Parts: sequence; C-alpha cells; structure tokens
Amino acid sequence: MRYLTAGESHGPQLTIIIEGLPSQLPLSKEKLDYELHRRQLGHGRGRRMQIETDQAQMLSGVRFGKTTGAPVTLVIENKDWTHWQKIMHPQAEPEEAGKRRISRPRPGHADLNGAIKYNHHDMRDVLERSSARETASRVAVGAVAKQILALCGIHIGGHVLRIGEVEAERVELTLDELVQRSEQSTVRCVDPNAEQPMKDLIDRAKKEGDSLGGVVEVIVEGVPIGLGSFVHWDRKLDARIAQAIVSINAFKGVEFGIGFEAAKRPGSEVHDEIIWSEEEGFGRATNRLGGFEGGMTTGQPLIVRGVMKPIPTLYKPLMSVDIDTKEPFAASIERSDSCAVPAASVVAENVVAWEVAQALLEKFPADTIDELVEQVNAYRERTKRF
Ligand SMILES: Cc1cc2nc3c(=O)[nH]c(=O)nc-3n(C[C@H](O)[C@H](O)[C@H](O)COP(=O)(O)O)c2cc1C
Ligand SMILES: C=C(O[C@@H]1CC(C(=O)O)=C[C@@H](OP(=O)(O)O)[C@H]1O)C(=O)O
Repeated sequence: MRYLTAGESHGPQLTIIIEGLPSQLPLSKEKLDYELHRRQLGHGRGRRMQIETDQAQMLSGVRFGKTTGAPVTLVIENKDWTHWQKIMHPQAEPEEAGKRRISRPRPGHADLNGAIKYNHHDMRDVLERSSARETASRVAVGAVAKQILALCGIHIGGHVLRIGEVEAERVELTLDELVQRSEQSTVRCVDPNAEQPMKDLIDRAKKEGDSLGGVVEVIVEGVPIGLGSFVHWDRKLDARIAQAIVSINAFKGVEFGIGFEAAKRPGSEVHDEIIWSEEEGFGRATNRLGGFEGGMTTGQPLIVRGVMKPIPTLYKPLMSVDIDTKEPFAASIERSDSCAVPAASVVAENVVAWEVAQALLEKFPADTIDELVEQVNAYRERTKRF
C-alpha cells in the first residue's frame, strides 16, 4: 500500500490517493469524518478550526460503500479557500497575490530554508505546503488504515502526556477506558488532575503571545507477533513508525516503551522476560520495550511517544531578517494555534495506524479484506502453538 497527498493550506482542497487497498473493505465515511473532526479539536487551537469542517469525499475506488481494489481518491475541502482565491488561485494576478507576500521568515518554520532551496521570493510558496494543514490528509489515510486494523482485531488509542511543564500522572486504564477518557478531555489527557493546569498553561501562553509543545502517546493493542523484520534496516517497523512520528509537523523525537529512561537503567530493569502458557503461547512478563524487539512486534501492545516542539508562530514574534532589505525585523505573523498537542495526538494515532496496516499487508499480501483477515487469524493460531 502507498499514498500520496497534495494540496496547499489555503488552496481549494487536499487530495489524497491511496493505492493497494484490499478490495471489499467496507469504508465508512462516518469513521473518516469522525477522525478528521477529532483532529480539529483541542484547547489552544486558533480561529482557522472554526472556519473548517473537515470531511472526506470519496471520489474513486469505492462502490456501494466498499473498496474495489482500485486507487481510492479522497478530497478534503478547505473552506477558507473562499477568502484566499485572489492570492492562492493558480492563475492569480501577481499584483493581487503580492499583497500577502511574505518576506520575513518565521523562525522554526520551513520558510527560509524552503525559500532558499526552491528560489522563492514570496515565502507563501513554502508556507502553504509546509503547513500542518497537510496532517488532515494523513489522518484521512490513517482512518482508512484503522478500518483495516479493526477487522483484524487491532485497536489504537492516543492521549496527551505533557503540555509544557505540566505532566500527566500515569493512570492504569484499559485501552477502551483510555480512548473514552481522552475523548472527553479538551486536552486529550486522561489524568483529571492535569487537565485544568494544562488548559491554564495554554491560556497563559496565548495571552503572552507565546506557544507550547508537549508529549503524546499512542498505544496499539492486538498486534500479532512478527510484523516488520530484522533482516534489513528499512523493514524494521519501529524505525518506520519513528519516521512517521517525526514527519508530523513540529515533532522532534520519538520513544518506545520506557524510551530514553532505558539509558539510565541496568539491563535487568529494561528487557522483558519471556513467558509461555498453553492458552497464549509465548509472551512477555512486562512490556518495557514497548512491543518491539529486533524491529519486529513482540505481540505486546505497541507504546509509542512523540515530542512536539512549541508552535513556531508567535504573536510576540521572534526576530528575523527581511529577505529583501537584509534588515532585522520581527518575523511575520500568520494566524496561528498557540498549542496543537491534543490535535497532534490524533495525527500520531493515525500515522501509526497506517504504518501498522502497511506492515500487516506486507506480511499477509491480500487482494480482498477477507483474505487478509483469514490469514491473520490463521497466523495467530499458528503462533500460539509455536
Ligand atoms: C496539528 C498541528 C497544528 C499546527 N498548527 C500550527 C500553527 O497554527 N502555527 C504554527 O506556526 N505552527 C503550527 N504547527 C507546526 C508547524 O506546522 C511546524 O512547526 C512547521 O511546519 C515546521 O516544521 P518542523 O517544526 O517539523 O520543522 C502545527 C503542527 C501540527 C501537528
Ligand atoms: C490549517 C490547519 O492548521 C494550520 C497549521 C499552521 C501551520 O503553520 O502549520 C498554521 C495555521 O494556519 P492558518 O494560518 O490557516 O490558520 C493553522 O491553522 C489545520 O490543522 O487544519
């Protein structure tokens, strides 16, 4: 399976083509729109999210609510386009478009590197595609992947562990409880004591013209043993997930299981002892390594964390240099979120969903969803008896 996304933040639409989906997969538009809606929420989002109502139109590869096996085209409309046509239309008048020209690169954005690399003297030509608007496309793709995974008994949840200096306490919950609780929280945090301090911190940052980052966690349950492979570097599934996480705008790091904590502990407190039972076959006594050994899944839940830097656009802008005059100036301000960690946790869930679904279809190539489910079930039985 593979996919491509296209579209500018203030262009008419986002376009996604997914190729290689098994046929006969019931594709629920409600589930796609639900994921897209979740990504728009969260305390700290800016005014743009009040303009958009992200929904996915299915334009190819689906008939009678099921995939045909042909490439699936999804389109998400940018409602904000109506305000930007004169500037963003491919045939826009240069004079009109020039009114929103950006010549003062924003530190922390792709603006300056992108402008130098592609020789743009209006940094809007960089900003429009480097914007995290694109993450809506990746959530739509993940929402398709989640529907494949659910039929194979694989389920995903995500939540926020940290915003700025406020860290959530670890709460023992089932995946269902975690999903329900994070859904009820406007910061997607399952620790009730951390929710209000997180919101207060976001409000304070916003008032001060500043921004915040944080840490999100994704958990995947029901993953069979042996997705990914140790035999070649680019087949290691933890490595692919790491790339998927760090490719989310503003994500700077990734951890699995106890993560960076492993550096401080002796081996006896890091590795997971192997156990066996008649009913379940092989397992692990703990899951400190977050479900991976040798680039392959162990059958334990996948535990993936990502760290997001604070939003780079600041209403109290940092200093920059004008690309025309080379004079120092305060960076340009584009309308902005002050904290998008809750939204980003939804993006993280969905990019992980895609990687796991892709690894599943690599291990169990299938033209139809029934073939996939059959193979996964047979394999689960076989691994129990190993
Ligand atoms: C869901 C989401 C929303 C974001 N919203 C904004 C925003 O409103 N303003 C902003 O400056 N950056 C925002 N970002 C981050 C920037 O897109 C990102 O920092 C920038 O493109 C540079 O990429 P890099 O940080 O990965 O190097 C957002 C990121 C995500 C994941
Ligand atoms: C559009 C989205 O996020 C945008 C991501 C973003 C950035 O610089 O990454 C900047 C802002 O864009 P705008 O200036 O249009 O408000 C955010 O709103 C979205 O998440 O759908």
